Amino acid sequence: MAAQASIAVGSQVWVEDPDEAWIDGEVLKVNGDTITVKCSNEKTVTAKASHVHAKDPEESPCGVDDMTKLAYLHEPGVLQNLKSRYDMNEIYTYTGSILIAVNPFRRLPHLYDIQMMEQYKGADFGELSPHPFAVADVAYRLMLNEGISQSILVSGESGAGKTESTKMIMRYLAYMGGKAATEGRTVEKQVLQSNPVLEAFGNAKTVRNNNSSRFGKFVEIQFDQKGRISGAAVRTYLLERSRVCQISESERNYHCFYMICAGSPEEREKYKLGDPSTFHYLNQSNCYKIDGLDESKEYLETRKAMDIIGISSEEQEAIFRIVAAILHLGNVEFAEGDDVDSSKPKNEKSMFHLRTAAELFMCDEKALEDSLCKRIIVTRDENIVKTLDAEAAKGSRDALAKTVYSRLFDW
Ligand SMILES: Nc1ncnc2c1ncn2[C@@H]1O[C@H](COP(=O)(O)OP(=O)(O)OP(=O)(O)O)[C@@H](O)[C@H]1O
Repeated sequence: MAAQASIAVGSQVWVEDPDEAWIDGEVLKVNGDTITVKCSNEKTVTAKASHVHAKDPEESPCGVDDMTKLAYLHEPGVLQNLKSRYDMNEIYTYTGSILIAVNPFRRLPHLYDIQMMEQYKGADFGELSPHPFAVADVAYRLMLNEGISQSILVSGESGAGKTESTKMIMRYLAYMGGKAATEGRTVEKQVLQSNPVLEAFGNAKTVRNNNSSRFGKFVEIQFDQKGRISGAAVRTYLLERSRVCQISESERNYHCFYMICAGSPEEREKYKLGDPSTFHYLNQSNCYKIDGLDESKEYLETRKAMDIIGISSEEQEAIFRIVAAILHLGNVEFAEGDDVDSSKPKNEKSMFHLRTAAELFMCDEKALEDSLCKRIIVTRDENIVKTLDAEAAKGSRDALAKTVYSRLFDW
């Protein structure tokens, strides 16, 4: 890292600003530990010397493609460089071998097409503009040349673009490790099609991101000696279970719930589904639609992706039956039962949803009701059945929904 330059009267500096984060200016006065700066917005501020950073007077307005080339590698310098590049539609910047991506929040298809992949194929790192394909290419070549497994870590806050960047990296690796069209492209297709399936069940709209992954994942792609994809495994971690039963304002539950409500009329009939607003697990936030997203199309795409990754139609049927069952389960409400501290389904409507959930789970209706309204305490000598009040039964219902959904996701 370049050394911090000494700051004297007349120096160009960056100083903290409540609106802009950092603003540039010229030093008017240095008084021991305090520095007075005339900012470019005409304001004069006095700040502690430790909060004032030197600005490179010769910095290029276009920024640099690798931050290690910056004269001063401090926060305002890094942010200014990223901003200058972003203003020129350059969303990627290196810091040595690390790639920094700034979310463009708009589609940039020309950045990721086949011609682009061809350009990065075998190009020296740093020779071309910073790009996830370059990072993927280095990893691919190192794996081939050194015979050692390679890892690419993608991190960032929610909405930063991790999922999109990961998809680009996977696309490049699938392209490089793909077989000739005549040999069939099953494995690489399966690798890529795992994304829409995982997103349908593990992604949801949040305040920050319409397609937020609510789980962590480790994607492993295996290659043979010739660098061809031979297999893949996706491990998922820590799905946000609470979302199944509870959603905050402006957020949604997992996409698959809305997809199934937008299925064909026959399917909706089969699963006894209606509008998402009629389900407790979906209607807590008053947010049902995502701009530009056609749920029925997404549903068909997900089914297609499931076909490609080898989930049979019977298995798909079972998966969506469970998704629908969870929606019905959430609509079962409880009232005080006949005994003290006991409960029962509240009314005919709750009975209908309980019955439908049991049919879809393919279990006995009474057994399902008992599992919600009673608790079995196992002691050394006997099993004691304890009835639950309406509030506790509601808790059991939500716990069951969360457990079933997370087991389904892990499957
Ligand atoms: N390179 C990109 N090109 C175009 N749009 C992008 C790009 N990266 C991100 N986006 C947009 O930003 C949205 C959020 O990105 P993404 O889902 O990848 O974030 P994330 O870091 O994975 O967030 P989370 O942690 O919430 O899952 C995407 O749905 C997409 O609309």
